Amino acid sequence: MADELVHYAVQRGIATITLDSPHNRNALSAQLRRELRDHLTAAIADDAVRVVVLAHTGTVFCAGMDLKEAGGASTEQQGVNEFPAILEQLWTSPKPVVAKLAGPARAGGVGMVAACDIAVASETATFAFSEVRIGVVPAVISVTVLPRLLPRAAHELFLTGETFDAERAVRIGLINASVPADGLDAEVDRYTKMLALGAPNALAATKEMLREPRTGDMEQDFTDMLELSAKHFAGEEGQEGIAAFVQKRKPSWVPQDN
Ligand SMILES: CC(C)(COP(=O)([O-])OP(=O)([O-])OC[C@H]1O[C@@H](n2cnc3c(N)ncnc32)[C@H](O)[C@@H]1OP(=O)([O-])[O-])[C@@H](O)C(=O)NCCC(=O)NCCSC(=O)C[C@@](C)(O)CC(=O)[O-]
Repeated sequence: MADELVHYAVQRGIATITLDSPHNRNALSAQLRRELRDHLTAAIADDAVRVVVLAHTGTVFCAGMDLKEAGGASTEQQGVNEFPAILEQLWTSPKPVVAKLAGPARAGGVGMVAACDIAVASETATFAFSEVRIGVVPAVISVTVLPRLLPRAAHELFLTGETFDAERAVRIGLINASVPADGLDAEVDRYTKMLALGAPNALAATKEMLREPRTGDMEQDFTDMLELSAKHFAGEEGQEGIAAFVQKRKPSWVPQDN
């Protein structure tokens, strides 16, 4: 059996999914995509998992689609058709997903970063939508990237394929924070601890709310949101959270050591 290219570990409610194919810079080969999908499915289904961290070994987070496998194959054969399922899992996961980048991301790799809720990178990480430079199009990833980027930035970065640094990635809203390499673990821990303070159903509903476009009819939007709000105030979590606040204690979903 081939060695695993993606590892999965759950500790104290945090599922860490680690891309481990450094020889090809964690490129999205068929095997890596299959394993990544399976681990995301497991994390999403496991009630004990509160937050997912997408991490990597080696110097590069992800170099995008595997170009050696893809070379000369049709879209169908190379499995690009399967990649949207991974982006969708990241985007719609009811648990918050944090991307942890100690190094660069390219093309499809940046699409995954954009699909995560939070992204933290070492300040030496770089990014590029390099697709046009190899004659392909950032089409699939545009679904997760465009809602994160201003149209100006998207036009410039998609069309030039230029490499940009972590500071610029923060400025344009592609990632949340860029930190010195030796501070990466601590910054990701800080985010996962904050995310574990949120109630699981409330987080899932908030993610869904952030994804759903409003109708554009303000009255209708307020009616819909009032309904959502009322449901959560009256729900088990809402009642527990409010009681915990009044009684000056931690709500039941907060880990004891948080
Ligand atoms: C990532 C850096 C900056 C690291 O830069 P580096 O650390 O200097 O590494 P390197 O460039 O020396 O590469 C090291 C090894 O990794 C391999 N490698 C590296 N990348 C890939 C890859 N993608 N697929 C397969 N193999 C790859 C590369 O071929 C080499 O293998 P070796 O020569 O030792 O046998 C650099 O390697 C690089 O620029 N890679 C190419 C990135 C790229 O152009 N990606 C485009 C992917 S297309 C895509 O994702 C399409 C999609 C999904 O967006 C379409 C859509 O949205 O519709």
